[in-house]
Amino acid sequence: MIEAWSAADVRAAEEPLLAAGVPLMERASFALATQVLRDLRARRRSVRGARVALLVGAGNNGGDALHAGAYLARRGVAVTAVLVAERAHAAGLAALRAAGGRVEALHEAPERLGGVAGDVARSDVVLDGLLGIGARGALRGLAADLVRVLDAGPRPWVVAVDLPSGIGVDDGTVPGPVLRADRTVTFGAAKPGLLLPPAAHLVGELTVVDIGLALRAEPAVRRLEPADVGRAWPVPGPGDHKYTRGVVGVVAGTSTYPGAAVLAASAAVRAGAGMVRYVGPPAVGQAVLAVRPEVVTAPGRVQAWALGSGVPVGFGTAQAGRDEGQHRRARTALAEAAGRPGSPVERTVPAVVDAGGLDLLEPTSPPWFVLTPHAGELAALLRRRGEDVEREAVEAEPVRWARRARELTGATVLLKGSVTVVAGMDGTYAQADAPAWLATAGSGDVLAGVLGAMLAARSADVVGRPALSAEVASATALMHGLAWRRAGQGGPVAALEIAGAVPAVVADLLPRG
Ligand SMILES: NC(=O)C1=CN([C@@H]2O[C@H](COP(=O)(O)OP(=O)(O)OC[C@H]3O[C@@H](n4cnc5c(N)ncnc54)[C@H](OP(=O)(O)O)[C@@H]3O)[C@@H](O)[C@H]2O)[C@@H](O)CC1
Ligand SMILES: [K+]
Repeated sequence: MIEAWSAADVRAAEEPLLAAGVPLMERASFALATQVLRDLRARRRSVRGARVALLVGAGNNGGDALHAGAYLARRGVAVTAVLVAERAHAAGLAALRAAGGRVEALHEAPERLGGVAGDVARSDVVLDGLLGIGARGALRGLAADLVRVLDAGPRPWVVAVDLPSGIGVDDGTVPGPVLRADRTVTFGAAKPGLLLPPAAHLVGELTVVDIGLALRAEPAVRRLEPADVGRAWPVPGPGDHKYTRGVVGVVAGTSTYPGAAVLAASAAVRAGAGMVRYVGPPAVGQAVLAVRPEVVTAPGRVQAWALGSGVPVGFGTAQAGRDEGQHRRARTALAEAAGRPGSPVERTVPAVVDAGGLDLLEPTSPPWFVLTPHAGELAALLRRRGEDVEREAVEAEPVRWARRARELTGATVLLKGSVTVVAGMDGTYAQADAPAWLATAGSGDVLAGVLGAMLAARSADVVGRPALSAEVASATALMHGLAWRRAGQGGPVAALEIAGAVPAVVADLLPRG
């Protein structure tokens, strides 16, 4: 798992060490230089004579870049520091000069911007040390101009120092120009903005360097890695049977959209549900059975619901494909799963609420409901609860709006995207496992089915400890991305094939022995 702490938490952890004279910047810059040497070796035969440009802002982030540059210069690298602010880290600057590095004071001759940017672009590696955790708002002034010019030209290999300069450190926003990095070397701990969209797309490969910080606060954002999913995946024991492994009730599809039912039910079967019950129009049930004869269409108890995929609701106008019967079934399932008065207590179970199901929610839901909107659906759900927000605003600040939807609905919110954000009761997860290829029709139905199976297997745990919903949802997002990778080998994949790849991915991930 990668855990990220806010800028304030990182500073609080640094303080006592700095007061005790622990050389944090030396540790950080040495690790940075070592990584740059590795990158140089991988990209050209010899380190000697390689060209490295440092983009240096006014603060300690620039200090890290300058100290790393001094180290590289002593290894025979031709290092040029480009200063964009009146101030620059004095000790770092002295160290670079002493090591034979060159200094280009761009702030003293801003008219040279074009020429300097051209030189920077021809470097083997560029270190972005313009801004770190001291960033406030969008990159300003000459730093912003330089990044704009570099962005428009040919791209050198960019290593971001601590973080790509100008991203929202704690919220992952991109308020202005940011130089996209091929690698980010971050110090002490990851920062939330490195994991959260849209900034996460500018980070490249993330390397977290341990500089000895003891972070005591809860992480602000977490990202699960494949090994975490392997440990969390429900594995049946000798005493298990189909009911203890979890029955998933699928309320999906209509006669206009039968495919969603086939996909969600197939995914639940392939993810290892003890049993899958399909609840819906008989003709759609037949379509499901034709693909997955394991599915049962008789009514009965379930340990989790996956509902809403391919069940259009819509407001105001007569929506094509409306099916009042499916609405009623989904509403009944939602009421029972939430434990509404009058429902049998044993029917209080987790639920995945997808697509049209989002329109059928009561004003508040329990945290063991996982809503799975994409940005447009989340905006619509928020608007129905009084927020003035469009899809574009959700895309610009996904974590803010996912958290807001969690507050307003009470449910766990999984906001789908190429980085999926999960806002849960005890924290936020960000999974970057879904390539753009995954944004195909039906891919979300598969996610709902897999998540239904996961929640059914851990039904009592999730209702008893609802904070678990977010972790289970994140593990499912990761699994979904891995299944795509497996099925598509890097190319396009049909949604049903993603479901088909789940068993092999699970087998790979389970701990051996
Ligand atoms: N503490 C340590 O020992 C360690 C720290 N470490 C390193 O230090 C980094 C944090 O350093 P930092 O606190 O000096 O802040 P940093 O991000 O470099 O810049 C602040 C400067 O930028 C300016 N500025 C602000 N916003 C701006 C904008 N939008 N556009 C343009 N300028 C803007 C701001 O100016 P002001 O707004 O105050 O006028 C101020 O001058 C951290 O990320 C890590 O790399 C590691 O070495 C580990 C040990
Ligand atoms: K930086």
